Amino acid sequence: MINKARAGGSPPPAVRAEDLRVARGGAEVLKGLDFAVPRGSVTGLLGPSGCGKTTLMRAIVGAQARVTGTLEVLGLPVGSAPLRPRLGYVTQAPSVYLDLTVRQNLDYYAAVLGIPRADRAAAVGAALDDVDLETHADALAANLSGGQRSRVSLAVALLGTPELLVLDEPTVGLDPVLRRSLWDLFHRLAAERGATLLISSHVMDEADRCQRLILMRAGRVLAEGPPGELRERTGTDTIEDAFLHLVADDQRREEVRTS
Ligand SMILES: Nc1ncnc2c1ncn2[C@@H]1O[C@H](COP(=O)(O)OP(=O)(O)OP(=O)(O)O)[C@@H](O)[C@H]1O
Repeated sequence: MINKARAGGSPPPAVRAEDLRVARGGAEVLKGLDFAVPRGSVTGLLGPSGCGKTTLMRAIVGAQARVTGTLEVLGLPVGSAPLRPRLGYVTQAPSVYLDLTVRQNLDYYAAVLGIPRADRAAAVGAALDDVDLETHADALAANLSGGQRSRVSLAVALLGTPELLVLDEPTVGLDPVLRRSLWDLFHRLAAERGATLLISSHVMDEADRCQRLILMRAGRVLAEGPPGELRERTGTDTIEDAFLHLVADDQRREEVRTS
């Protein structure tokens, strides 16, 4: 219905949330989120450890229980079966088989994704090239560094050429050169393939690499928008200062609410 209503118009956002709530372990950890992630954007999900970034990402890919409110992904209700091949999700813990080589890992996942045998070598080669791991293609995953294993997980997510890539802290522990090359890759995927990337980080200095930001704190969205607009709105020079400004505002509002 949603798609029909928009026929001829712009496609629905990659993600749309309204009053999104999630309970975990008896507590509400996402407390009524409203936001949208535009298609083809590189959107950063920033906030301190424990604010709910991973929970939100798990909800978006349909891996989180006890989600209430509205959550649409690529115009469909979250968790719909047709969404599966259209999403890529890279968790913080790399999911690779340590007793297989990098290439064998990718071959295996390519088969699971249903990529025809004749196309697999090319798909694997392209994914290796994307993450700059061709020189390690025949190394055992067990012998890779943590950052290299994370890149294998990212390559797995790229095999299916997903429309929405959800990446949980993909640059943690990487050296500045690799971080730069991964951010370049993220922007290429958005610009050349029209993919949408939602990328979490608790490092505020990555904010300016994103076209848009969703700033989170304690299970709520403090603000969303392009980094420049958020700095301007708060009269600050950096996203870290903008964040602190928004936190102070939020605390003042909370005090008024509870007084
Ligand atoms: N399995 C679980 N059971 C109960 N509560 C959980 C569980 N996993 C996470 N939480 C709680 O949910 C809240 C949000 O956690 P989440 O992992 O989403 O945060 P995060 O922002 O991704 O943190 P980080 O940056 O450290 O990964 C935290 O308060 C955490 O303690």
